[in-house]
Amino acid sequence: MARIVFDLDGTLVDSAPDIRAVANSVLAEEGGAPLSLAETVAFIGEGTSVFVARMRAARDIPDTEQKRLHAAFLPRYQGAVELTEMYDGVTDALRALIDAGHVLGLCTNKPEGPADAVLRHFGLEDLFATRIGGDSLATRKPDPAPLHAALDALGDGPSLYVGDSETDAETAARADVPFLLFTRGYRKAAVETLPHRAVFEDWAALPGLVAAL
Ligand SMILES: O=C(O)COP(=O)(O)O
Ligand SMILES: [Mg+2]
Repeated sequence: MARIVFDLDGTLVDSAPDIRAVANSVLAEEGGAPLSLAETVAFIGEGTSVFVARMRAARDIPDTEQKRLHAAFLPRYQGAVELTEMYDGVTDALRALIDAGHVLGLCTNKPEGPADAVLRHFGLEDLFATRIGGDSLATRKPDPAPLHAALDALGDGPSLYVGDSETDAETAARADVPFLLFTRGYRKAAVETLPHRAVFEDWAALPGLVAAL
């Protein structure tokens, strides 16, 4: 039995189109040109305040507007699920891991509100015994504290972290937890440059991969 903790954006779900829509509704009010999907993907990974800061920088909106734009962004983000898609095979893979006796948790930099909305939308909320969001603690990934908190809540046993990004690889390394890299998410760096125990590009492969570790 292992404790397996998952990232959310770019790992379980492709949520960039919803995040883009929220960003563009904020930018529209500022007279800023909309973000492309590629820009949006590049800005995801370190939570909403970093996302908003990168969005501002890309549209030459000064730092003095950060607090106001972040405050405009967050309420629109709460129920942003309509454009989000779950990657193929996620539900089956998670259920197979639970059936094999593993206990699952979530550790995302997405705030708790929108993270819970996404889990509910896809019927995943009962599969995770614990959930840590980007606003659950005073720190967020790549600080290892959120991953440690998720693992602590899952009891004892070997641990794994499953994610898609530079942030996740660094978090796992700093927490000294083996990292499994999903290769079709929002990573910018080459796979070889990120410390990992294993990689997968198809969710159907994950239960077998975990069993083989
Ligand atoms: O909200 C973000 O910036 C990233 O979210 P994630 O940690 O689920 O990838
Ligand atoms: Mg991610």
